Amino acid sequence: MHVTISPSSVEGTIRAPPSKSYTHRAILAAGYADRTSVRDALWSADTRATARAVELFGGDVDRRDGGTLEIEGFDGTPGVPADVIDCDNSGTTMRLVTATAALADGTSVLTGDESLRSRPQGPLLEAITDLGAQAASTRSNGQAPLVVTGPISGDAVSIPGDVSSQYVTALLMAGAVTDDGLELTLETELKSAPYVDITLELLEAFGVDARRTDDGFAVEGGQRYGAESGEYAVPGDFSSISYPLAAGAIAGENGVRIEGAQPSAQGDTAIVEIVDRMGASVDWDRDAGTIDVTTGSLEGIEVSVENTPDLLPTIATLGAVADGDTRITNAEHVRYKETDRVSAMAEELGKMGVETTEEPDSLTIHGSDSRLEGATVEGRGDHRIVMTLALAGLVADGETTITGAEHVDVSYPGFFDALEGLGASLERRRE
Ligand SMILES: O=C(O)C1=C[C@@H](OP(=O)(O)O)[C@@H](O)[C@H](O)C1
Ligand SMILES: C=C(OP(=O)(O)O)C(=O)O
Repeated sequence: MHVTISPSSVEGTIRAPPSKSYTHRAILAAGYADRTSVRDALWSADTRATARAVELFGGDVDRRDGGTLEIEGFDGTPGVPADVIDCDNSGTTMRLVTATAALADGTSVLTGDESLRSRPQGPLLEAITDLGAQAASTRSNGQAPLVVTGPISGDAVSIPGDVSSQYVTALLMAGAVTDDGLELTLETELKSAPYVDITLELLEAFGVDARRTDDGFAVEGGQRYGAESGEYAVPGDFSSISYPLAAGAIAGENGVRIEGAQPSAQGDTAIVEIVDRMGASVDWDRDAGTIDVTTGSLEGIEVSVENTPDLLPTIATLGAVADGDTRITNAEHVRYKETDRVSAMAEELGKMGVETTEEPDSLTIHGSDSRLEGATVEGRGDHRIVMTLALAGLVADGETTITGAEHVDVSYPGFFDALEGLGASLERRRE
């Protein structure tokens, strides 16, 4: 699908979609448990991939009206999947499920789409091998397809922290149901650290004890997963909230209100402060879970995305609209996502007349008072690139067409409906 956006202002109220990160973990935790109702779950291409994996391990995921998932788990012992596990476009699914596969007494095969088959899995495969199971890339390049034969038996392992925090999440979630538990030692500093906080918060809600140690994390073995009263509710997604928030900051003269924005462990809540620092008017009522944002005259800032990699595309577009330089630092791990998002933003914003300077671990956007130029830009098969380029289209001169816009289904299936609901003028066309 191509989407063409015409310059528009936005106003009104929208509801945040549920968190993708919490939903993935809740579906898998419910898989490790007996029975759980996961309320307000995100049902998107990525979370469906995790649900399919839980079913292949012997669980059952039944979606009811109103967004509740009724999940029957495999109760701590995953069966050997009867088919290849297709993780589609979802890095979270592949990492979390690879560790689950390492618990099964047999062989699992995992694959995904072209983008996912180019992302790094090597450190997780090595950790699983060190724990006494077999885990390999079919092409011996640390990328999927992956073949994993469990079960793991060890109780201590070390892993780098600067490629993906999802390796840590995966091993903690699986480690809780091993006999001996796991001690994880980090070989490097941890990037994307708040995502492990999300994991610890979720594990606690499922009655599983895991903790930080001086040099990493630890989880006791022999634990049982079970949410209180068999229910778990997913909070709103701040990575997704970043798009309507940024839309309000650049094109919301009459204000945009976002509901469903309750505080949680998400590092991406940082977007509220970032938009505020750049000069928009923002008010987050944490008790009510509402954020009100109104356009201001935006100025460039320096911001590290060490803990918030998924915000880079949104900040890049804000920087393109702001006056002066916006320097996004500590961004090397943002190159290992659905696409290399540092280069993707430099190149696609470049098509709209924006000057940028790219370095291995940073992106500087040279914003200016002049408007962006409407252009045809590529979504690169990456939901976040599509969504942020749509925001740029709101304030460009002339029309902006984004190719591959259907990829929003990965994390925010209702994105274009939401943007239209706020008054954006857009047209969808089949390719
Ligand atoms: O655990 C998670 O839910 C995620 C962790 C982050 O990845 P990395 O830890 O690989 O940076 C983030 O980019 C991704 O969108 C979701
Ligand atoms: C990188 C992302 O997700 P994943 O790693 O699960 O593919 C994302 O949602 O931006």
